[in-house]
Amino acid sequence: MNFPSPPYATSSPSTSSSSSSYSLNHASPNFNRSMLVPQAICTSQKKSFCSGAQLEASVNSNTVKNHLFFPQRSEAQPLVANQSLNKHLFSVGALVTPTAQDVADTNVIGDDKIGVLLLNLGGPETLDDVQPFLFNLFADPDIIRLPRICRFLQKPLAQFVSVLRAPKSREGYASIGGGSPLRRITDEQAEELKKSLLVKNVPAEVYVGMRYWHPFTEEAIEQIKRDGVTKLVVLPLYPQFSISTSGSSLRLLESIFREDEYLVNMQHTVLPSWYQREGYIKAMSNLIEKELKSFDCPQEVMIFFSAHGVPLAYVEEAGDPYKAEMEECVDLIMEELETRKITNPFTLAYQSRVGPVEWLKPYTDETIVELGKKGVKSLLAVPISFVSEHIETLEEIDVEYKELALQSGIEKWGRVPALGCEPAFISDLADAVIESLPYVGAMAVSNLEARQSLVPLGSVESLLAAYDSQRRELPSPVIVWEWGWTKSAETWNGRAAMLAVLLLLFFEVTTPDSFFHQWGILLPSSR
Ligand SMILES: C=CC1=C(C)c2cc3[nH]c(cc4nc(cc5[nH]c(cc1n2)c(C)c5CCC(=O)O)C(CCC(=O)O)=C4C)c(C)c3C=C
Ligand SMILES: [Fe+2]
Repeated sequence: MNFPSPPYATSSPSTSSSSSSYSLNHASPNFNRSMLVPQAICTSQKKSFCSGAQLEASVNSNTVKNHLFFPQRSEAQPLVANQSLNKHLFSVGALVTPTAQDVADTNVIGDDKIGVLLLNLGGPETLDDVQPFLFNLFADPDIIRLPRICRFLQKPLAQFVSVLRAPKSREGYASIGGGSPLRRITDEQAEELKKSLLVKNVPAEVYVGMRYWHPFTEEAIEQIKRDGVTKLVVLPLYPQFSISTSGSSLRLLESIFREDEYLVNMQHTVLPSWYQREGYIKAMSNLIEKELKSFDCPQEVMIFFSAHGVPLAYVEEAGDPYKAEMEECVDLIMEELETRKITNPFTLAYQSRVGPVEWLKPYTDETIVELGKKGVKSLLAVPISFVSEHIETLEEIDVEYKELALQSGIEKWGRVPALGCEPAFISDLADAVIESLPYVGAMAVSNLEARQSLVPLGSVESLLAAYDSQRRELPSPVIVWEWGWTKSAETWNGRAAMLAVLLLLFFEVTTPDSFFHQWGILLPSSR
């Protein structure tokens, strides 16, 4: 079989998750949390305490937050604490973040050649691409998280799982036209972003770097170097951060940067998540408002946010902020709708689970059935974790979930389109890029530690010197072993058993004298 050279072939071994430092945050030893405490903490649970001013602050200061705080959790710090800290940073940022207009009016650009790198997942363009695409996906240690001592199994396991998954996946892609629309849509978004930046007086080249299919991130980086970009803004096209999406792409990027003298010296900055930006929230609200009008009784429609799930362990063990960011995002959209006198009931559920482990709940399919039982008659599905149409909107939501809803007693079904190239959304992305420019710095400016992080130190340092030493590592997927009948031991026993079964299956399928072959369950290979 002919695989495209997977991204792993060209990147350093440090794509492995636990070894690479992953911090975007540098907190100093004299970091004083109290000075950052805001008037009120605006969490998704405490929606009613969120004043307009605070919301403004959190929205406008996104850039600063991103430079200072990569929302991850260490064992010692519960996620809740991080969330609060996150909010504190918003407030500080609100005092200093210039608007896109301010930035465009100043001479931040000068003689620089500005580049924007859009990071995305990538998708198979033909049905023949499906299995090698899945191989790249499952070979990512941020997608299948093996204990470090089992890392040598990553690629054989990826091969096995991708072969197993390919028929189902291929069927899905066949039903949406024979391939993923992701490359086309992301290219269009890049083109529109470039135009929008130009209109705002910021000439820039926009590049697309996919994680699991063409154009691979490595290809984009080569082009960036050829073009002589001097300032780069890295923008993952996922509104909310997850270890499995933006995290994985940034980890790869970091390993590429660290190995390359040109890149180490190139000024750059990263916007790891931007779900709380006013422009994004308004653009999503516009789409929902418009789609609600297509129902006979718009006010009775259940607004059903459906996000791509992640395994529960990502959130509960590794501290992935994905769930918290998702919930906050939904709350912000509902608050915006409320200002437009739209007060529909709403709910959030998680779709697209893969494999035998527990994923974030509630699951979309189960929730749809429950809503049907409760007598909900009209439902508007809102894909919330991704900004382009893709297999999970076009097939899973539009076909599978719609059918399930109608079978469950829901009579009226609607679906909000993905943002794609919505002008308000693209314009806000352009603003996000422009607002980040004053904070662009070089990895190599400061010291060895700076080289290990995607955080631009120079400009951030002067803003909030308070945060310049503590490094937050992306939590290792290896949870420390605990003896006894503990939750961790149970998890790892389960994983070990699963691994053993998978390996057994792998050898059964690949060995001609195996049990399955002897009993005629598998046909003998042509060898
Ligand atoms: C925020 C978005 C996404 C998260 C989080 C995410 C996590 C995640 N995904 C898988 C497994 C698969 N994902 C697949 C396709 C796919 N995933 C996303 C987004 C997120 N994934 C998108 C946009 C797409 C579709 C791309 C396209 O071609 O249109 C697939 C392949 C399709 C299929 O077979 O269902 C798999 C497999 C895991 C395991 C995971 C978290 C660990
Ligand atoms: Fe996925």
